[in-house]
Amino acid sequence: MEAVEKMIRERRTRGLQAYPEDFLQHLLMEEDRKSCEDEGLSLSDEQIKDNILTMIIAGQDTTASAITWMGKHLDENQEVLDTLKAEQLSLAERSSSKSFLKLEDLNDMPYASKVVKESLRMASIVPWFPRLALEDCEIHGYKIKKGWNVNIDARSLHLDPTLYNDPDKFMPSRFSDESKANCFLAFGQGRRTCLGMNLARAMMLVFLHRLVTTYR
Ligand code: HEM
Repeated sequence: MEAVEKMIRERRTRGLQAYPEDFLQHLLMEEDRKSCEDEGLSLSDEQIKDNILTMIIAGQDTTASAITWMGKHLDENQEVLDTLKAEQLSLAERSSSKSFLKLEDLNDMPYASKVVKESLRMASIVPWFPRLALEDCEIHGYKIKKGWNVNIDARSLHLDPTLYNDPDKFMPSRFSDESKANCFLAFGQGRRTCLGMNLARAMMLVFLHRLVTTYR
C-alpha cells in the first residue's frame, strides 16, 4: 500500500502525462473528472489503492499460481502432454497467423481448455471465499444467523469423490461429459463471479500453446 501511495504522489507531482497510460493512470484521471462533475462519486485514495491491490492479488497472483500448477501437472502426466501437444501443433499448422494467436484460435482448443479447467479444479487457487449473512436464513436445513461469516469451501467440492471420480487424478478428459451444476467453483459463482475469468483463461491457453509448441 505504501508503494502504491508513493506512486500516486509521484504521478500527481510530476503530472499524469509523464507516465504510461496504465490502470492507475485511469483511476487517477477518473477521480479528477468525477470530482469536478459529481462530488461524492469520485474514488478516494483508499479506493484507488484497494483497486490496485485487487488487480495485483486477484489478477496477477492467481493466474501465475494457476499456470505454475498447470506446468507441474503436465510434467507428471506424459499422456496428457502428448495429446495437448498434438492439438496445439495441429492448430499452429492451421492457424492463419503464424506468429500470434487470434481469439478464434483460443476457441479452437477443446483439449487445452480441459487442461486449464482440470488444473484449476485440482489447484483450487482460491480455496474458499467468505460471505456475510445479511439476514437469518436456512440452507438445506442449516440455520444461519444474520452477521455470521460463511465460507464457501471450493476445494472440498473440487476434491469430492461423489462429484469427481478419482479426484486426485489429473484427468482433463473428465470434462468431456456434461458437468453437473455448481461443482466447479474455480472462478466463484453468482454475483461475485470472477471479473477476469475470460482473461485468465485466455492467458492460460496462450501460455499452453507457447509452451508445448516451442519447448520440449
Ligand atoms: C486463474 C486465475 C483466477 C482465478 C482462479 C480467480 C478466482 C476468483 C474467484 C474464486 C473469485 C470470486 C471470489 C468470491 O466470490 O468471493 C474472483 C473474483 C474476482 N476476480 Fe478473479 N480469478 C482469477 C483471475 C483474475 C484476473 C486475471 C482478474 C483481473 C484482471 C481477476 C479479477 C477479479 C475480481 C475484480 C474479482 C471480484 C469480483 C467481485 O467481487 O465482484 N481475477 N476471482
